[in-house]
Amino acid sequence: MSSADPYRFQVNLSGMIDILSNHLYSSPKVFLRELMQNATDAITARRKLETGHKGSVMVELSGDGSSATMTVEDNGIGLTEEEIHEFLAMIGQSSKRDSDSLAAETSFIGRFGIGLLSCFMVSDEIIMLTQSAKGGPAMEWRGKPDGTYTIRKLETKLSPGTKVYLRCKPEAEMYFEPDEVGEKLFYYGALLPYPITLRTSDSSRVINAELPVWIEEPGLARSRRQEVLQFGQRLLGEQFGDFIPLRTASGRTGGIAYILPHAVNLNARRSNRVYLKQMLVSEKAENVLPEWAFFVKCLIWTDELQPTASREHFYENERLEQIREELGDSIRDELLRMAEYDPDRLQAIIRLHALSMKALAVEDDAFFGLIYRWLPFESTYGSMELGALVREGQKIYYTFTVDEYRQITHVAAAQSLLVVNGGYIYDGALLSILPQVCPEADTELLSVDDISLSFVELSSVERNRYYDFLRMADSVLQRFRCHVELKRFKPAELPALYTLSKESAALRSLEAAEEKSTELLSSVLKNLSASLNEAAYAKLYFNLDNPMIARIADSSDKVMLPIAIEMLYVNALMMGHYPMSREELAVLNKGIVRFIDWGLAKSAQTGGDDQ
Ligand SMILES: Nc1ncnc2c1ncn2[C@@H]1O[C@H](COP(=O)(O)OP(=O)(O)OP(=O)(O)O)[C@@H](O)[C@H]1O
Repeated sequence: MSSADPYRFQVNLSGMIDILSNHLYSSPKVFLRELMQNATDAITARRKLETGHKGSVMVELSGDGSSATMTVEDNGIGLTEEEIHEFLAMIGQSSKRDSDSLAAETSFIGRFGIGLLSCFMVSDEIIMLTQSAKGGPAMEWRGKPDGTYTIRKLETKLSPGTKVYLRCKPEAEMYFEPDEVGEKLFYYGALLPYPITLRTSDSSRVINAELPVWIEEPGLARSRRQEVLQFGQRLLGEQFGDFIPLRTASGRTGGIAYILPHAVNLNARRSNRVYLKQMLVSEKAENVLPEWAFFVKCLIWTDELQPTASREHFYENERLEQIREELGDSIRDELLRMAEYDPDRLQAIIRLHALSMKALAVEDDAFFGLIYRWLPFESTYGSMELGALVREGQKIYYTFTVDEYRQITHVAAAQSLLVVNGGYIYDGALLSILPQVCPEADTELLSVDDISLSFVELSSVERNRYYDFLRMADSVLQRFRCHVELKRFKPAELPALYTLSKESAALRSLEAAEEKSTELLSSVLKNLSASLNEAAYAKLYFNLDNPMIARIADSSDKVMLPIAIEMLYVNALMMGHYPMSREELAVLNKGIVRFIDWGLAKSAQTGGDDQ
């Protein structure tokens, strides 16, 4: 044989089934979804031939445990012998693709030609009896997971449709239990417009009662509050108290956004349920709503999105982008309406979901303008709504980081400065645009350096008096690259305030990284830190209004003074919530021990009555 001879790929079907079950599908239970989808598509195809045809699906269970069997029968289009050869004999071949592109829109849900294989996760054989509505004999197809199949013509004609027969394989018993099957049928098919009947040896019931009217016209949901809330609870398993109907302009996508009854984390996974052609295809669709809409859990129905093969996501294309925007607009418009006509309802939502509201406000000035007054912020006047902060009539200073806010907060509060913590996500950005949406608000970014402007300078007499103290303090903290200054400021209880310029903050984090890094990286970091200049010095302000500082500054104790200065330095770091370097921690530990020692010695001298 010459080296150019072509060979044909062989497909190891059992290997493929393993890939499907372990990597593509989230659980074997999805075989029921795939069967329901096929039945739905078959009914859609038949309705194209016979307008007005009434679809129905019958699921029948018999036997139990390892001898359980299931049949899923639809009265759809069925398959002719030729179609069986074309679509069932070749994996990846589907009768439902109008064009070659997998992402192109069709009136069907299926497109990949692999769904039926999922049945091998629960059964070692798939038997399909089918009668095409286009005529011809009834056919039987039997497929095995080893990739073999047989086809047989049946003697008698059947009524058009398809019946799939599965026999439970070991360890798949739970997927054949009547309760489990009933629950899953409702889960996947609650919105289907034709009846799904579940029949067991002793009962027969229609799983999906009448379709709610608000599925067609989501706006009607407003007047059927209880019904909509109960429907949400049954399908999503949570007790909701409020919802927002969703609808795109074309009317081809609609839904209900249930407002989560509890606060959610920004990173919580969005798990919206999306029904495609009224059949649940995706349980965890994350990309159908804008990022900011994480305060809702939605039921969405659409006939215009294209699912990926796993059905967990949808193709990210222009259509999806437009739908996402329009669904976002539905939510936003309702919130805006609430701001005007139902502020109590909106405030209840903001109380639970301030973060989500802030995320939207950052993107949308108009929305921010209407709701800013109810958004909570942390400030030196306590945790307050922005409207109340504006009503204070003062300039609103804000910081961009939590650290800065923490450093400033004591001093600012004592000086009755209104400072808002802009360090949490969205807060700084919102405060910077507040004057645009609320002209009477005056906001200004405050840096730690600015606050020192409110410090009172020493008199020249005082400067002379404390000159030596300052020189000695400066030299003690030289190794921490920190300059010392002596001022008077409020509150008097605060002995010292540590402040960092941008450069010194960068240097601190470089040094922290250096402590944890490898030798090579550490030398690179060393070079980097060497390149930072004088501005990289931090500042420690001692407060002469503080009685202890006043005493220390006057002290001539050459032994205790340097230790006291170092201790005040590490204490100021702690007050500002700065992580400490190894050397600073060592200073803290040594200092504590020396002070205890010193205290004990002093107490021994005075006979222990020194309180
Ligand atoms: N109940 C049914 N009635 C009629 N034809 C069916 C039925 N079930 C399966 N088929 C035929 O078998 C083909 C393969 O089905 P399968 O579920 O594997 O893939 P699909 O539905 O085309 O695509 P997908 O993998 O996206 O679900 C279908 O394209 C269809 O032609």
